[in-house]
Amino acid sequence: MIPQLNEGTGSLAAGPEGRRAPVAALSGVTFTYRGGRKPALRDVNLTLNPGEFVVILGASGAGKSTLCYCLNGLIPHFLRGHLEGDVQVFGVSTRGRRVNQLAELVGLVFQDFEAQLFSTNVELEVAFGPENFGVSVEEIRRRVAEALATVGLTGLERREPATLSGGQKQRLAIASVLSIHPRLLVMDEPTTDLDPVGKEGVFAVARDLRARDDVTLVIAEHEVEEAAVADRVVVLEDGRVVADGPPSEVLTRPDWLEARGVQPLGAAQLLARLGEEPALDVEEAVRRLRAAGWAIDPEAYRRLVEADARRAESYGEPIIEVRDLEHRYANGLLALAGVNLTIRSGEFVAVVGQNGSGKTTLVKHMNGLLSPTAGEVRVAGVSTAGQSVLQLGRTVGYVFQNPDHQIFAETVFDEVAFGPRNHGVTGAELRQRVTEALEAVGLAGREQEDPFAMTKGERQRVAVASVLATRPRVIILDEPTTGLDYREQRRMMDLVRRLSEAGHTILFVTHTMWVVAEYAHRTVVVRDGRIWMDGPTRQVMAREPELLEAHLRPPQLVRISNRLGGTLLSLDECLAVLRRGDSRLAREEA
Ligand SMILES: Nc1ncnc2c1ncn2[C@@H]1O[C@H](COP(=O)(O)OP(=O)(O)OP(=O)(O)O)[C@@H](O)[C@H]1O
Ligand SMILES: Nc1ncnc2c1ncn2[C@@H]1O[C@H](COP(=O)(O)OP(=O)(O)OP(=O)(O)O)[C@@H](O)[C@H]1O
Repeated sequence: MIPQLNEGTGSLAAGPEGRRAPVAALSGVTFTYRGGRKPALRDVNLTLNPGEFVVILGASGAGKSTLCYCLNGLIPHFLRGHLEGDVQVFGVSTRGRRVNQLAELVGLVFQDFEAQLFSTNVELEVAFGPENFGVSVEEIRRRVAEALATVGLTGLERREPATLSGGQKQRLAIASVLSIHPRLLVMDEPTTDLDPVGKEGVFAVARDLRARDDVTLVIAEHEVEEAAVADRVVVLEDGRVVADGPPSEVLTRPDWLEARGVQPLGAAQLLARLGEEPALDVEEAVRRLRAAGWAIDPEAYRRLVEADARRAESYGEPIIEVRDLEHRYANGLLALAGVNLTIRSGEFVAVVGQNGSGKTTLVKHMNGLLSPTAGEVRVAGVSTAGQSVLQLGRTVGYVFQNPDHQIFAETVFDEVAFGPRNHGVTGAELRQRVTEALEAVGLAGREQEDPFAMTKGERQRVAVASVLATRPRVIILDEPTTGLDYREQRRMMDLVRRLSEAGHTILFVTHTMWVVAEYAHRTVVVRDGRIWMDGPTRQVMAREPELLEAHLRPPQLVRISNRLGGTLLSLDECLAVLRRGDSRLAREEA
């Protein structure tokens, strides 16, 4: 059976296959984009063996996408620049092959998957590739059904891609490449918008393809927990390969990875800090900790729980009240039903849930982007019915999932000034607000730059600044860390935390569970258009089986602590609460 994106499997992969001719070989590859100031890849030597599963890690701009483009021939055929060295794919230099010849052998799921989708319905999108390569109608039908089942989109065949949720679109992009049955499958950050179980599922699908069809896989990623199942992990830094080895070698160096802008693996990081031998997975980490006598100090843990309770008492009056909310889209789909939720002033809330569960639909009701088809939403005591987005915008600021859906002005200043100008703010007051907002997001002095020439992380911060400039009491962020690397994710969330501390009420939608654990005070889980769980983050993260039913999984550190009998949400909490007792006693207890 093919595993599906919704079913992660936990076992480790077997080793690479031996000595057959390599699937791809880069030798001495240096590539500089036309107009680029420095090479995007520098002297890269890399061999991919048949059936191997390789994960590429690296900070934003390290060269991951460029490497992917070298494998499918976009470089040198479409993306112009200077290529030195040679890229051989299935024994032939990519210089000597046409891109459409390569396209049948090498499938690429683009990082910007929305740009990849162009058909009028889901089925046609997935059929397009095989149709292009002259596959028989019957076989196409079979492949479409298989690819949609693999990514969990069965039943949505006739849906227009534009009406899919973010994660559903990403699943569709993956399916439309799977249906080509490529021999080398390259996925450039394919899990950014997937729910946690879906992320794990991509890696399970990858492993299965390799085992079943001897497909070779390359996945460029920012998320490190899943990478542990690969055969090899390659780390890029500033265009160079700085590590290439099995996960047990590369992922067990947390500080080294962090210094390269890569997220350290939770289990490895915790054990390293405690002076224990590193581990890659939760079970191994728990065994090591127990054997060495580490346990949760009940007194220190009680203090954490008490601090949670004190914080919960400090919130102000209800600022968003959702009552019996229902939303039915024009195509008849019931996306929300019977949703009740109260957010108090000063809260810091994460909204999580499976792809398509209704998170974006829910938060779009809070600033009037969507109107209830039944029920009511009140903001600061007043029903949203009859209020315009502009009116609501004074109280509720909304940062879109994709900053490029929001940004339109030619300079950072005009972008950030747009909101307050709309509310009639001008002159010195306007300049003051823009300066203040840019200072808050760390972009002071960049007023005259073109936002579209900035990095994704910077554009994301411009988008936040443009919301801040209207000084809303509530800030809603739809997946604020998507597509950002580890350092940028931290910088963004530290900014959001500062906004929370400055008194803004924060509500953010996310799939990144370590971000939820470390930052959110309260976690709301949406499942099938309803609220499935809702409570202080520590309490929600303790309930792993129920989270799993909603396709969610706490990050490694939380799962490790849950097994030790308490729920710890960050490395700092672990270091503050874990104590080394008598290891003999601890072993007996275990
Ligand atoms: N079309 C282009 N023209 C000029 N420079 C480019 C182009 N595309 C990428 N670059 C530059 O090449 C370098 C490598 O970029 P690349 O997109 O390969 O990195 P990445 O590791 O995939 O980053 P991310 O995680 O942000 O996707 C960066 O310095 C980037 O600014
Ligand atoms: N414009 C639309 N027309 C019809 N159906 C829609 C539309 N937008 C969303 N949907 C459907 O409504 C449901 C909820 O979508 P929503 O975008 O709220 O999910 P989500 O939880 O935010 O998902 P994701 O995690 O993938 O971003 C999904 O089944 C989606 O396909």
